[in-house]
Amino acid sequence: MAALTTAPTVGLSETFSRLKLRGKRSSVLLFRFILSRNRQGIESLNQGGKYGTNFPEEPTDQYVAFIPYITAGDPDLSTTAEALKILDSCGSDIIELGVPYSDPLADGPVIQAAASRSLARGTNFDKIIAMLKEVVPQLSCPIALFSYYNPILKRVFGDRGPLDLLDCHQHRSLTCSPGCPLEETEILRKEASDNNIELVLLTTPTTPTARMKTIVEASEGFVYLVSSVGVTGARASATSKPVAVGFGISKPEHVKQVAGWGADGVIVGSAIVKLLGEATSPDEGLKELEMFTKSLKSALLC
Ligand SMILES: O=P(O)(O)OC[C@@H](O)[C@@H](O)c1c[nH]c2ccccc12
Repeated sequence: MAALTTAPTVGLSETFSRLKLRGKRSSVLLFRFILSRNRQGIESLNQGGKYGTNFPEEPTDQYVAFIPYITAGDPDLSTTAEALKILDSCGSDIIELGVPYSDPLADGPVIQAAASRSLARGTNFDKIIAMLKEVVPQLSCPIALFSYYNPILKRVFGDRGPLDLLDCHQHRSLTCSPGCPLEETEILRKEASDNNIELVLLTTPTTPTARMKTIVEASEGFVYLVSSVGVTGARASATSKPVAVGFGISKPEHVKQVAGWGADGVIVGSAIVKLLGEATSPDEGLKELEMFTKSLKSALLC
């Protein structure tokens, strides 16, 4: 994910540092809580019950980042530009902007469909960057481009380097989708650090501890924790780095629950992409986006 910070001096790490000043608990609690939640879920399944019915709500006294995800160019790039402004004005702390890709193996059907629609309209990196150059100065939160590894690799090691890709502001970050094994990011990490780019990596509760530690150490800006169901957790490594949780979060109550686990950030993608991509018109989609975003954000404020 290539984060183009909207304020020239604020990157992802800085954003979380500022949020941290508002009070938060350590993400150690988060890893422990998700693992115990998964173990409880499996026990419940083994006893013939349902998974995920009675997880305890953790009280939360922390400021948690709200991080929405949308697919660039779906339904079109001018609507994406408006959506970014709405998401920002509704209190998003970071916005994930997906670069549509032809082989979105890590995405579910909603985001795959959005990528297909966007590609069919001719969306590409150049057009996304051109749109961001217009919009980013109007926003108050960092925008993070979420990209599969191939398009980034092709661009960075093609005839134009990351500076061209991300030349909108001083700070940038890249997050590679799960399709990109840690070892493959070595070269990109070098390029990223040479160009003041924060490289954000993803991990899951099932990632073996040693590997999770390496991912967490290598990740910059924040660690993306893919919240997965039905797993017996490897003992997760604790980290002082911000941990944002995504996958399967689609309602205000989900947002509140994940915040209660101790997450530093909550990521919502498909539910937002669905309402934007399936609205009767772009304007209708933007209206629904504003209402839905406010409902999700309000879950973090009470
Ligand atoms: O869509 P969900 O279940 O709300 O989860 C966010 C996720 O879609 C977003 O962060 C994302 C979009 N594409 C991805 C690929 C891999 C991991 C995460 C993502």
